[in-house]
Amino acid sequence: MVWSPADLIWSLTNRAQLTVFEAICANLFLALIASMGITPLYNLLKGNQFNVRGKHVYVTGGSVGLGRGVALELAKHGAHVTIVARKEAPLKETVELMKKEAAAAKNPFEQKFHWISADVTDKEQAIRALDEASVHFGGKVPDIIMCCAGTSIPKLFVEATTDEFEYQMKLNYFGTLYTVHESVKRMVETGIKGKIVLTSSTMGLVGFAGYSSYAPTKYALRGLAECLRNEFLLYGIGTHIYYPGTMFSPGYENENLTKPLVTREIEGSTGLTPREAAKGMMAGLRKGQFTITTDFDTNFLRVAGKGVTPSTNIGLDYVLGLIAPFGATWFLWETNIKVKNFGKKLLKNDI
Ligand SMILES: NC(=O)C1=CN([C@@H]2O[C@H](COP(=O)(O)OP(=O)(O)OC[C@H]3O[C@@H](n4cnc5c(N)ncnc54)[C@H](OP(=O)(O)O)[C@@H]3O)[C@@H](O)[C@H]2O)C=CC1
Ligand SMILES: CCCCCCCCCCCCCCCC(=O)[C@@H](N)CO
Repeated sequence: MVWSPADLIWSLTNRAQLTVFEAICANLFLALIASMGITPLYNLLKGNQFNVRGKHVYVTGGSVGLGRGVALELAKHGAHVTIVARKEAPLKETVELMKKEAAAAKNPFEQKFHWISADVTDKEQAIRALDEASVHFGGKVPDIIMCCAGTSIPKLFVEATTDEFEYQMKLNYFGTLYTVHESVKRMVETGIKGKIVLTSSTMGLVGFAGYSSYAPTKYALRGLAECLRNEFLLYGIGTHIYYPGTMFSPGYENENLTKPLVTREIEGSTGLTPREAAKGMMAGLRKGQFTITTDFDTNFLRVAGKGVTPSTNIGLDYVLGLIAPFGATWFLWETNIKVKNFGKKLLKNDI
């Protein structure tokens, strides 16, 4: 008797009937495979969950690196964009690039591109920048806030100063917080169902030698994003967090000046261009993902450290979750060995 999908498939092959045990296993297996289709199917039905066309998007750190990549993607897809950073020259340059991007995309309406010079670690300046951005939109707060400004000063713990710890927390965490806090207050006051996007890092999911002053700032953003995702359901505001791996940006060039050799060895040298990363980030946002990753390792770490967060793909997250502990153990061992070997070389004064 055919009583389940697995029996049906099996009966088509004209073999002997499945035993009950075989049928249970085969059906579970089929259910697992089918579950991998649930999220893609849901996303297909939902369509684009991050439509930026005609929206005003505010990008901190939008002058170079990831932020510039994001700004250009936004320009291409029909958004009005305000970018914020400190140095004027790269800001102006990015505005010109956005104009070119929009012209090439032939969007059938005029897009507004503005730049604002402000230091987001300064509360007053962060608020002033939001005010200035709103001026061109009848005083309305931007619809979408994307926080990309951040920095990393990799060093061995004992070689880093506590000022460096404080500075990175001030920029990566509080620099994000000031902007998000002020803009969400305004969204709530004016009933805007906006979106908030934070930028963490692979180092917001794993920690190893050289990143003790940086990884905690990115873990802090994870904590913030998890609370806000839940709380902002109150207002219909969406919260998302991107965990990029290495991006070959000006910031990356700069951090390599202080990066200990062992840190370089552990993190390897593969990465994406900021534009590629921005494209991947936008793709995740369109699918409505809460946690966005754009490389294999970080996706693995996302699953290994999933905690209590929404799935990116229900079935696939489950299967990857079964393998992840093995990958994590392997990485742990390999990293321990790298650090111990580095220690031996240090003792012999080889480096
Ligand atoms: N590059 C990488 O490998 C990775 C980076 N990340 C994260 O991604 C984000 C972007 O990185 P990346 O593109 O490399 O960064 P870059 O250093 O290349 O660019 C940083 C941007 O932030 C701006 N910025 C820096 N400080 C301030 C400030 N105080 N106020 C306002 N704007 C500021 C910079 O402009 P200005 O200096 O003129 O102010 C610039 O526009 C960061 O949060 C970073 O931590 C995560 C994983 C990997
Ligand atoms: C489940 C187990 C899988 C383990 C794989 C782990 C791989 C770790 C690679 C680390 C790459 C670091 C990139 C981010 C660096 C960064 O944020 C700075 N460059 C800041 O600018």
